[in-house]
Amino acid sequence: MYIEQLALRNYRNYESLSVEFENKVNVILGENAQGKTNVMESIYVLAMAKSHRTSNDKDLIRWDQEYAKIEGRVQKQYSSLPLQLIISKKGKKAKCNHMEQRKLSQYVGNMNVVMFAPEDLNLVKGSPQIRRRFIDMEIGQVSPIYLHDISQYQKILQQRNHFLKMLQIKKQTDQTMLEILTEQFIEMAVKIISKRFEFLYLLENWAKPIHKGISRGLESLKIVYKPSVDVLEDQDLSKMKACFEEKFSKVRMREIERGTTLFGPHRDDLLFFVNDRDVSTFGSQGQQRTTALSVKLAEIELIHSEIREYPILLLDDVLSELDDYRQSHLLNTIQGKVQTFVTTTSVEGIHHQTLKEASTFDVESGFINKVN
Ligand SMILES: Nc1ncnc2c1ncn2[C@@H]1O[C@H](COP(=O)(O)OP(=O)(O)OP(=O)(O)O)[C@@H](O)[C@H]1O
Repeated sequence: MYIEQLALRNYRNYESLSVEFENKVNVILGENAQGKTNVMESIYVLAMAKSHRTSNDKDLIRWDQEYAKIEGRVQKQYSSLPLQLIISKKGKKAKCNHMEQRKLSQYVGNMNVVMFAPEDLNLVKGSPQIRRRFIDMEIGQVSPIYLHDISQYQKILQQRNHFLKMLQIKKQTDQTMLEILTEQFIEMAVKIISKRFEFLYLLENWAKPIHKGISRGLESLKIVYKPSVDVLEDQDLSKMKACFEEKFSKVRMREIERGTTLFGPHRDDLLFFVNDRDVSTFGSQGQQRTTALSVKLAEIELIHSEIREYPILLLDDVLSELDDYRQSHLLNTIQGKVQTFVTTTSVEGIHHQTLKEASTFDVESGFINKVN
């Protein structure tokens, strides 16, 4: 798939923008702080209904304005899909094919993107929260039901935490409600964990050979899900539930004392191993970067295998950071099949051949001009 038209209104430093793109490499060139990342972000937000760099949607609205609007037309193999997202101080409204979508979880997935930005190194060495967000966003792109499950899970988690707080401060003494909430919680938790296991299994299968290729055959990558309750990948849901029930009955007093839910998918993590060592602790900068890149390239293939369309690739400020070998590897992977956006302040670090075949756009103070 590819985005052929993008229009912005009051989006960050863009008052009004309308631009057309082709299904190839599009280089977005400009000095610092001109609006390169903002364009990439707007494409990402149009796809995911969320920014990759802020959780505060109000930041996306141009200063002193009431709302921001992103519109795009996505070309797929058999259809052309108009998408629209309006972000106001009250919330977000999405339209797909001119029809308002009641739930954002239904809207996400109409357009698929993979973003690779400098902060993606945090995927390897940052906090578990970043990795959980990554898994959830990526599964959500290909499975809308998962996004729905996650939001249900968050609601039950909040209710359970609230009730544990009430027991903690002794505003409540009857624990019947805790039992009901725990049962509902476990039901959602095991669904989420088994989907995460399944996703990471597929992701690892794609990422392993890619990583081996980038590291010239020297490194072997492993991705391991680390649940906070000892459930196993090959267990069926009823066995997982039994593990949770046992755990929660053991830690009940501790949870009441702390007034919070101590175990579940909101406390899980995933680890990346290179040659059997945890890359976050023992990996060099280069190995961490290769791991993040392999995972991103694997995502492209995984999305393609699930939906039979290649996603759009957004490379924000990273291409010129990759050494020649890694850059060639990346470009060979996407060559001719993935619409790619590349931001850079200078074309110097980018392969000559890539530039020759790409469209180039100049960005200056919230205006974009096609150069070639
Ligand atoms: N909500 C907003 N309203 C208006 N302008 C904004 C808003 N948010 C950010 N900006 C402006 O957008 C500009 C930054 O744009 P962006 O992050 O896209 O820069 P960039 O071209 O990618 O730069 P760099 O090369 O440094 O990464 C800044 O001038 C910033 O002040």
